[in-house]
Amino acid sequence: MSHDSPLIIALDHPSLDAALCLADGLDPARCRLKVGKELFTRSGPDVVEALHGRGFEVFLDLKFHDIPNTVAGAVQAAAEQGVWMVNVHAGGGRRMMEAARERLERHALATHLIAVTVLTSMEAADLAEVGVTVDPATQVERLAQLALDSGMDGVVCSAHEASRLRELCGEAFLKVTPGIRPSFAAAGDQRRIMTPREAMDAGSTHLVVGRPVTQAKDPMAALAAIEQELGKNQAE
Ligand SMILES: O=C(O)c1cc(=O)[nH]c(=O)n1[C@@H]1O[C@H](COP(=O)(O)O)[C@@H](O)[C@H]1O
Repeated sequence: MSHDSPLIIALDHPSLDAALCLADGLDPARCRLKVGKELFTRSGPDVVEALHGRGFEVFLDLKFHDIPNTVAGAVQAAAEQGVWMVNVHAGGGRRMMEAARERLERHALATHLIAVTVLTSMEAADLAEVGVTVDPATQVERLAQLALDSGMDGVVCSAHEASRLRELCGEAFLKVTPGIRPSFAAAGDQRRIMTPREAMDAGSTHLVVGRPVTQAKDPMAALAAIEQELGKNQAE
C-alpha cells in the first residue's frame, strides 16, 4: 500500500508473534513498519512476508556495513523480498555504497536505499572515543554528502541535522529521522531527539517511532496522538 504518511513504526520485538500482534493493531494506510536486527535475526524473512501480506510497506533496517561485494549481495537479497526501504552504514564508504546502488540498478530493483550517518544515540564524546573528533553535526554532513555522491536515495540522521541536510543535499534526498519523541513520551536511551512536528518542520521526510507507540497501552491511540501532534500546528 502506498501512502503519504511520514510515520514508520519500529517493530523492535523479540518474536514474530509479538510483532504481528502489534502490526494487527495498526493500519497499513497510516504508517509503514520497520523490521530491525533483533526481530529479523529471530524470525528471518517470514516477518517481512507476513507484514507484506497484511498490506504494510516494510523498511528492513539491518544497517549493512561490510566489504562492497557482501553488502551489495545483502541489499539485493533484501530488495528481492520486495521491501520498500533498506539501509547501509555510510561509514562503510563510497565503494560499498556504490556497489549496493549498482547491484539494485543491475537487477532493476526499486527499493529505496539509504545510509545511516551518525546514530542518534551518539554524542560528541561517543564519537571521540572511536576517533571522530568533529562534532556529530559535522560528521553527519560529511557522511550525508558522501551518501549523496555515492547514489543513495537519502540518509538516516537525527532531526537536528535535517534542515542543514535539506540545504546541502536537497528536498528530494530522503531524511529518515529516528529519535522522535512525541510530547507524551520519555527519551530513554536516545540523545538527539525532537517531537514529530518539530522534526517535520526541520525537514525530515520520514519519522521513525518505536517505543512511544510499541510500548503504549494502546498503540493505535498513540499513533493517533502523534498524527494529531503532526496536524495540530499545521493549521496554526
Ligand atoms: O536506522 C535506524 O532506524 C536508527 C538509526 C539511528 O541513528 N537511531 C535509531 O534509533 N534508529 C532506530 O530507530 C528506532 C528508534 O526506536 P525508539 O527509540 O524506540 O523510538 C530503533 O529501531 C533504532 O534501531
